Amino acid sequence: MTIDTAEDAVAKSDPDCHSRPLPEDLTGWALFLDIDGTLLDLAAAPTEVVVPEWMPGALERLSRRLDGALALVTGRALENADELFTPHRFAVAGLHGADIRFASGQMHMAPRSSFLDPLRNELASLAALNPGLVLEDKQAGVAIHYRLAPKFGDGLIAKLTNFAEASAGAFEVQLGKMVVEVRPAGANKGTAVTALLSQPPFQGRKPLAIGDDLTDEAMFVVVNAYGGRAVRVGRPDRPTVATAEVDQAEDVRNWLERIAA
Ligand SMILES: O=P(O)(O)OC[C@H]1O[C@H](O[C@H]2O[C@H](CO)[C@@H](O)[C@H](O)[C@H]2O)[C@H](O)[C@@H](O)[C@@H]1O
Ligand SMILES: [Mg+2]
Repeated sequence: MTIDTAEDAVAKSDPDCHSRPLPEDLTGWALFLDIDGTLLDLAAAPTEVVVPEWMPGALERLSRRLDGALALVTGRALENADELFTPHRFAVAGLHGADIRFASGQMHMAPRSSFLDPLRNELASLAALNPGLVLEDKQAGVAIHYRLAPKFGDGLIAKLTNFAEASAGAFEVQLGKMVVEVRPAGANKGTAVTALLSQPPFQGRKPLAIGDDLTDEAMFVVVNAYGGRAVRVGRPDRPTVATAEVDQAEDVRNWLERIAA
């Protein structure tokens, strides 16, 4: 796999991707979809997101049309991604790529380490004392959200950074939108998309990845290397290796509803 620079990827990308970032005809494509900020609008807390009623069914129809080559690639825990789109289940990379369920049903789960327990307990106590903080336990990782208590952000980032540094390379810090977490080191959304692309029904298809956040850049690098298309949502003011952009999650939803009809 060749890793392109952002400039190389943009130069090599098909011109159509700027006028029409999201393709109307998905024949031969494989779809890698981020959830928060891409399919769903951000909400005050992880449990408060709204999944439009039509969406699980539309994803299912699209997945069937792609012979199953549709994966959710999310920072959320894998089981949590399933819950959001119940009753349908798709290939999923959860916990930023650390946990994978392939289209065949085969699972690759990161080890659950007791090294995380003291941090999880400490963050749970902090969240209990400060109702603005929301703990999200992802089993092999743990996140603390400060969207409703931004004053805690810097201190939490420092605390989790120290924890990761003391883990002798076992854990990494992942920053997100008003959230900081520690997750197992080594895996990311790029390694997960590479693994999914190595197996049917993704293998041999052209990858299209859509995401909005820092964690999505790793999968953008991979889809660029495979000659696919990386679409960033929300036009944030930071560099990206995405080759196309859309304004907001609503654009992704409108496209999805239309092409899945
Ligand atoms: O990779 P994603 O599917 O985009 O997941 C990234 C994180 O999304 C969630 O947190 C974010 O969305 C919440 C709901 O809108 C919001 O309250 C929070 O502030 C955002 O950071 C999710 O809870 C995390 O586990 C994901 O890592
Ligand atoms: Mg996202």
